[in-house]
Amino acid sequence: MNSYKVGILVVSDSVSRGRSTDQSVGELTKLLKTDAPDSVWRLSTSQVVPDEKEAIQRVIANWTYAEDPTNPLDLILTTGGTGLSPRDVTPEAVAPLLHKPCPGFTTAMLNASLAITPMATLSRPVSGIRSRSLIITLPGKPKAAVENLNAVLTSIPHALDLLRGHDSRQLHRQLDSPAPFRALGHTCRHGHHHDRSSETSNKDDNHHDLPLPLRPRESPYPMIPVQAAKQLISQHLPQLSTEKIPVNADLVGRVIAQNLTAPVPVPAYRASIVDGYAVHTKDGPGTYPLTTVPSVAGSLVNATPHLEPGHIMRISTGAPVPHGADAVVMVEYTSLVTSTADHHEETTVRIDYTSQPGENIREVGSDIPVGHPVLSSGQVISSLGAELGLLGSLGITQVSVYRQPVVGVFSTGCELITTSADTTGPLPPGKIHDSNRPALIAVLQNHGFKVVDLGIVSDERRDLVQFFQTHTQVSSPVDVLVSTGGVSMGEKDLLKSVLTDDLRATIHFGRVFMKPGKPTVFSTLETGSSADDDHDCRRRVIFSLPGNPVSALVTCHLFVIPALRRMAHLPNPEFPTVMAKLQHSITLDTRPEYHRAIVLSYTDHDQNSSTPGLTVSHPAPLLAYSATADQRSSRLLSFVHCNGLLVLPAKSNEQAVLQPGCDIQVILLESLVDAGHHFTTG
Ligand SMILES: Nc1nc2c(c(=O)[nH]1)N[C@H]1C(S)=C(S)[C@@H](COP(=O)(O)OP(=O)(O)OC[C@H]3O[C@@H](n4cnc5c(N)ncnc54)[C@H](O)[C@@H]3O)O[C@H]1N2
Ligand code: MOO
Ligand SMILES: [Mg+2]
Repeated sequence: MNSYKVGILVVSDSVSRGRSTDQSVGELTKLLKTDAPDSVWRLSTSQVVPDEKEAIQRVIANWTYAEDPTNPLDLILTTGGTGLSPRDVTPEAVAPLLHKPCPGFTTAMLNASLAITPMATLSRPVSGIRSRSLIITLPGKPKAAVENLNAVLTSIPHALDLLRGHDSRQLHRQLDSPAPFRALGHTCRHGHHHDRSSETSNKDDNHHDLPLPLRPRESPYPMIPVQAAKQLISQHLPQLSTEKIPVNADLVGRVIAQNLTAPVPVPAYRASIVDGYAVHTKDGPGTYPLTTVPSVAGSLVNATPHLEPGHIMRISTGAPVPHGADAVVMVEYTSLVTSTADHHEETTVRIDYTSQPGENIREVGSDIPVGHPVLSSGQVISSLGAELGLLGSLGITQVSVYRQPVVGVFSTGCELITTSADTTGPLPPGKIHDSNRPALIAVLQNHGFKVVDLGIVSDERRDLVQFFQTHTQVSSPVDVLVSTGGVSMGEKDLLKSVLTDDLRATIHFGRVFMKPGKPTVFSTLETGSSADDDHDCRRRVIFSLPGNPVSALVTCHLFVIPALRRMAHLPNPEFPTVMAKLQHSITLDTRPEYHRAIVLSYTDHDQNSSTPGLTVSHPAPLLAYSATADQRSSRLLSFVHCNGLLVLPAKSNEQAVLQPGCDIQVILLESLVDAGHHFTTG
């Protein structure tokens, strides 16, 4: 039997503050018989939020970007906040989240309510689909909520079946990307979809056709949590191919894409570990004549010599041990007995040491036997040299590695000028130096990525479209485009509209619930056609970061660098997080904040320590200092000398200020040692 997962969101100031108890969840689950074994309805989750738009949107965004997108909630019911009082904002919160409004449910509920009471005219329900969930807003009063749900209950299973099952491929194709953000295109061989059939439905969203006074005054993009944004990025990154490259210094930092086994043994011959004399252990200590030819590493031209019993052979470290010999005695444990008349050669030597068979001999393959695994797919070639040395010792001259993403960085904005030696002197009025592009290029290059400087593009639609078309052609080498500016609500903030309306890219998110970085946009664009071979069918990744310089840098670290590391198959794509003790109070923002900070280890802070960063012998807490009080997104001074971002929660009724001494999570962007030198506490 089909079953449907239900989530109920209670929107109520009084229930959320504990001034009253919710009854609607109980009444609705009674109607749905969610506990009955023969019922199709299962209550998966329920939550209470105050009558606040962002709180409502946060829960719904979370529920519809569930961890497992293949197993979403089928039905989301909200109760409350649909009336006319100033605090009633549920329809305003839910409507922008809907990818497909379903006014039929709304009409059916209103008709049923109006048949009971004319007061139903005061209710403002909305209904529709977001991703794979049907969302219906019910009134707050339990009785009215039950009446409304009853009015539409019989048609919901059919709607859900259509949504999830019948012709589900087509449905999912349409719903993967919300209507206003949907891409148009084709299906590549490797399954990327971008459906041209939905072309007409995108027309409504061509806001740039609207005269300016009629442009939307609210962003249609929900503010999704940072973790949901990261999940969407990971979900939509393309797989990069592999390539064979020579074994040399350029291999450092690359990720091996094959399992390598030793093609030859190391050592390839029995080699001496010491400088001394090859012996037969059975001969024991005593005085022995030397064979005339010593074994010196690298000097053997022909076959390995043979050592007769009762003889010894001088041998150097790394030289082949003669056949017959089964140990090497170090020169220190021997003494000269006789030499040639000219004193140039030893003729007899006394062995003062009892050797064990095998002593001081590296047998063939004793370091690395043939066929032994040496490097496996996913391992990184480090700068320590060990992996390069290993490959060299095995005579391996080229290896298969994952291709690294090529990143194109550009700035957008008519106010920007490129700073160079020729642009010294006062700036023309209204112009500013483009600081984002050089800063981002430096950051990305220092993380080991190949970066192409794509310059500045104006805020004009025509220029933006032409620029994107050039750099997303199948033949363009750029895998990832990173821009700054033009993503907020200004009349010249055209990036999102250019991406969807002109390029037919798919915007996976258009705002994030964070500070700084709220207007960050992540989209992908498919190029090539299904008729082309796989190589020509490429998915381009586009990060459109906010223009404010600190927002651009913070979002580059939080979103772009982990994504590039993922594409390059590098391990640990995310920056590490640590816990630290906050050293002063911080007032929380209404958005979760990534607060620029300096994190020091105990010894960095210890004025008597001459060696900052040394680990102390007892576990000491890390100390976290806000970089500056003023952390405005335009103020780069707030990021200077920082090595971490404090992960601050949004302000809530319970907590508005973090107190000194509290434990706080920090994303470490730089090593602990690098920050301390420029920072004086107090
Ligand atoms: N009505 C609203 N206005 C704004 C909102 C909002 O939600 N509603 N969000 C604010 C937030 S938060 C941010 S962040 C910014 C993002 O702005 P944009 O991405 O649209 O960027 P621009 O408008 O092009 O520029 C913003 C700011 O940054 C300077 N800038 C831009 N590019 C560079 C560069 N390459 N180098 C140095 N400085 C740059 C630009 O001159 C502006 O001062 O929007 C808020 N507004
Ligand atoms: O989100 Mo914006 O990046 O705070 O200034
Ligand atoms: Mg703007």
